Amino acid sequence: MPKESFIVNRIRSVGFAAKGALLLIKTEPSIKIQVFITVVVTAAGFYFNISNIEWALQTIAIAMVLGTEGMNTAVEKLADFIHPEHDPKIGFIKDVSAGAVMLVSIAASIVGLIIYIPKLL
Ligand SMILES: Nc1ncnc2c1ncn2[C@@H]1O[C@H](COP(=O)(O)OP(=O)(O)OP(=O)(O)O)[C@@H](O)[C@H]1O
Repeated sequence: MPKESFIVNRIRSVGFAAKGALLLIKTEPSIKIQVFITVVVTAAGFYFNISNIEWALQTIAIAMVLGTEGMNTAVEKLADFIHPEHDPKIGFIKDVSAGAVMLVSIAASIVGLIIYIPKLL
């Protein structure tokens, strides 16, 4: 495969991914809340002048929440598309997917508490 077409394909894929991220933020209420929290904690990071390590941990925590929420949304949409009828197996799949978001969100909240509680006391 010529080098140019590889690069063009990669750029096109990045475009599709950016479109997907935008669609996610525009259409999903739960990710809108998570994006709002992202803005708040980013502002808090500047306000409290957190360290490089704290920025890194906060960034990973945010990415984990937004990333798993995106995957959860994709799983829900796929499940609704391939099996619109009520089915316990679909319920299980959706619950496990939502559970993954919850686990990551708990971990991210703990990271936030570890960073900011000492700064607030
Ligand atoms: N087709 C189905 N069959 C069985 N149970 C379902 C089905 N669709 C939804 N459920 C149950 O309802 C719950 C909510 O499903 P839904 O697709 O509305 O997700 P949601 O968490 O409300 O979505 P969002 O994250 O967008 O708010 C699922 O976790 C599952 O327990």
